[in-house]
Amino acid sequence: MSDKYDYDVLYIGAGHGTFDGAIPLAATGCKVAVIESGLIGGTCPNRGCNAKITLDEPVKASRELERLNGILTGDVKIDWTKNVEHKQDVIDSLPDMISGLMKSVGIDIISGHGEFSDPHTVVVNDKEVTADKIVISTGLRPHKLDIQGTDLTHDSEDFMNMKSLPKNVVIIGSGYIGMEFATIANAAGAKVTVMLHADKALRRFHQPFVEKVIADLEKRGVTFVRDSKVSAIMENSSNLTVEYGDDQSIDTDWVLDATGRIPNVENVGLDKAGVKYDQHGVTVNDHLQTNVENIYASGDVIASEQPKLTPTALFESTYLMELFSGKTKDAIKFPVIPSVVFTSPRIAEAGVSVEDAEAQGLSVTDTDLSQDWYYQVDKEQLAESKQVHDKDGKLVGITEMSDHAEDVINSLLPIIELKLDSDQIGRIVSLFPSIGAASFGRL
Ligand SMILES: Cc1cc2nc3c(=O)[nH]c(=O)nc-3n(C[C@H](O)[C@H](O)[C@H](O)COP(=O)(O)OP(=O)(O)OC[C@H]3O[C@@H](n4cnc5c(N)ncnc54)[C@H](O)[C@@H]3O)c2cc1C
Ligand SMILES: NC(=O)c1ccc[n+]([C@@H]2O[C@H](COP(=O)([O-])OP(=O)(O)OC[C@H]3O[C@@H](n4cnc5c(N)ncnc54)[C@H](O)[C@@H]3O)[C@@H](O)[C@H]2O)c1
Repeated sequence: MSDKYDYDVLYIGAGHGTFDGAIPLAATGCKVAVIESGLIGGTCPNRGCNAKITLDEPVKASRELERLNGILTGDVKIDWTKNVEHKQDVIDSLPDMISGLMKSVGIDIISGHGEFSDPHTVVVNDKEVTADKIVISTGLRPHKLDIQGTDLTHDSEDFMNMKSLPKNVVIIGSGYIGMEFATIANAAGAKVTVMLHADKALRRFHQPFVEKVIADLEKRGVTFVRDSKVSAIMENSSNLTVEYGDDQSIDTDWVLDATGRIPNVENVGLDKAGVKYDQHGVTVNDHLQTNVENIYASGDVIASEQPKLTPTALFESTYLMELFSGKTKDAIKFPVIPSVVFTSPRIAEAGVSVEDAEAQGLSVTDTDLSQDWYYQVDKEQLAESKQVHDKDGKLVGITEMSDHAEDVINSLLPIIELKLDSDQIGRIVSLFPSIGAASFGRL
């Protein structure tokens, strides 16, 4: 405990990059404060994962009903307004729940915008707060296209808060947000057009699976414009016109700019503290330490190759807790971080990708899951899995396209992360029948 400063550790930002580690750190007796300019919990609970997965639930359910049509009878429609209200009911209590956890271990929560004035001092609400160690955990914000009419576009948070669904929606960008929100808006009845930057969507995911998801969405009425080169958004008397390509245009009611997210490195006083950063985020070493000895960074704001996901932020903040509490001195050693895009079907993956496996000459097994009895229970047709095994026959990577994909990857993740051999895998018996049993059965 430091007498020289107000706090032992001060975090700027209250997302997963902070609270997953700050809470157990404070529980060890460390004096901790968190500065947050917006909602406690940050992006994931309030305008990211939790909000999005609630909006997706009726989409997932309606796909299942569609497959079981004839057995289940009657029309089902998604009521957009009710769905958004339900989402709000689910997430409304999360900031209070998270701040309650923080306060229960003695963390001081300071509402306001934090800005360094020197390496040990952050100014918030015109007051100086000092700390021995400071963690920059300020996350990302939506990128906005630098084109005429960019102010007429909306971001992912606006999308999830829309009280009614526009008839026509144009989505610029085909990454996670573009593809997930195209799925949700289409299922709820909007006419959706997705403008691709080049000719690929979800570039980091297995492209044959991505193309199957695109083909399915096309069958459902979504239009994909490849190499779109969107150049302007114009307002006309009744709606908007998106100009793209060589003199092409499309009329629409609503435009989502889903062209990525950029780090919150401005207006944090990083220059005053002498912290190095660039357009990709804050530069850190293998201890998540910046070039300034007492300043660290955690979560999305770090410039790194790790996926900008909640599991990454959670792991990093937990690592900093262990470092600050003296539990470790080692460099951070990232586990296999899985990822999933919540289209319907989902595409989820962990470990060595199919593309890397092929380049390294590793074996790749392709399984048509529509032939698996468990996937036939709810008539899943669009379901395929690719498993990568190393030269010793150990599972080192898996990617799956199916409506169960996130649960399959979660079930098999320990095998990849812990490098289990066949004897060890044989000791794991899953509940039956279950997706875990189905996935283990294919190993
Ligand atoms: C629409 C959407 C859907 C997503 N879905 C998923 C998903 O399904 N699965 C998944 O794993 N990830 C998902 N993500 C990503 C996930 O939300 C992030 O990886 C995660 O929230 C990162 O946590 P963080 O703490 O680094 O940043 P954030 O949660 O963004 O927290 C940063 C906080 O810092 C605050 N802040 C910034 N500057 C200052 C300042 N100067 N002073 C005080 N406070 C400041 C901000 O207000 C913010 O609350 C999604 C993201 C979005 C946008
Ligand atoms: N399921 C999940 O885990 C999940 C879901 C949503 C968001 N996220 C997180 O949020 C981050 C942001 O998501 P995102 O979808 O905004 O970013 P992204 O980086 O996944 O995708 C951005 C897309 O915009 C495209 N693009 C860029 N400039 C363009 C232009 N001028 N015209 C057309 N397209 C253009 C890119 O080619 C890319 O397809 C993700 O990186 C991820 O970390 C995760």
